Amino acid sequence: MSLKSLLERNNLDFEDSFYEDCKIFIELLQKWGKVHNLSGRLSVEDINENILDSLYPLKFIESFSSFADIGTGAGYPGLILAIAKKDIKAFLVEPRVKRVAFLNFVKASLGLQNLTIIQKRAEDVEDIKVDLITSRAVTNTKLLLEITVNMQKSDTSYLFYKGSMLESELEIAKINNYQIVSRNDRNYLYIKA
Ligand SMILES: C[S@@+](CC[C@H](N)C(=O)[O-])C[C@H]1O[C@@H](n2cnc3c(N)ncnc32)[C@H](O)[C@@H]1O
Repeated sequence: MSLKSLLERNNLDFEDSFYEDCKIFIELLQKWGKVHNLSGRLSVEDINENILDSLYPLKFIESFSSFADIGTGAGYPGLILAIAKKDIKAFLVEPRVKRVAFLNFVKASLGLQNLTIIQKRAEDVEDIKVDLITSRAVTNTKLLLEITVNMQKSDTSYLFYKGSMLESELEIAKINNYQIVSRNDRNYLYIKA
């Protein structure tokens, strides 16, 4: 199934330019991924599924003007969100050199002016404040909230892409005012400001 069909089946609709950018992203990830071990799964089907996973929460989260993605790795979800939402200021926080080199290469190839890539660990970022903090497959909810404290404002929301171990994480993190949206074995944890 094409990426467009996959996203449309999930009621996600984007302009043609988004799909052109994704085509370039996929080609670059397949090329760089093999050489630099950027991402485990490099078939088009797996990458398309990761793109869907990155974008799915746009169906239910409130609008935002800026976001920081913690531990973007090869691009999920932050780079994909930045490609889909070019009017939003995007920060990708990733400490590993080869992953940052790849993200910078995609940024230059697609001319993504809304995107800033920060080669640091989240806990060392001091100079940005954002509306939304996202993260997938980096660490638990409690720790994510702690290591992003410098990026938080009074009205920052959080979107964490989680698997099945969410309940115990929520107890430990002691959070209120959240929403969980599930899709297959994925739980999207949305903590509203
Ligand atoms: C398992 S990968 C997940 C990558 C991507 N988010 C995904 O879902 O495919 C975890 C990433 O988090 C990064 N990372 C680990 N600790 C971090 C921290 N304290 N701050 C920012 N990034 C971190 C790692 O370098 C790695 O690229």
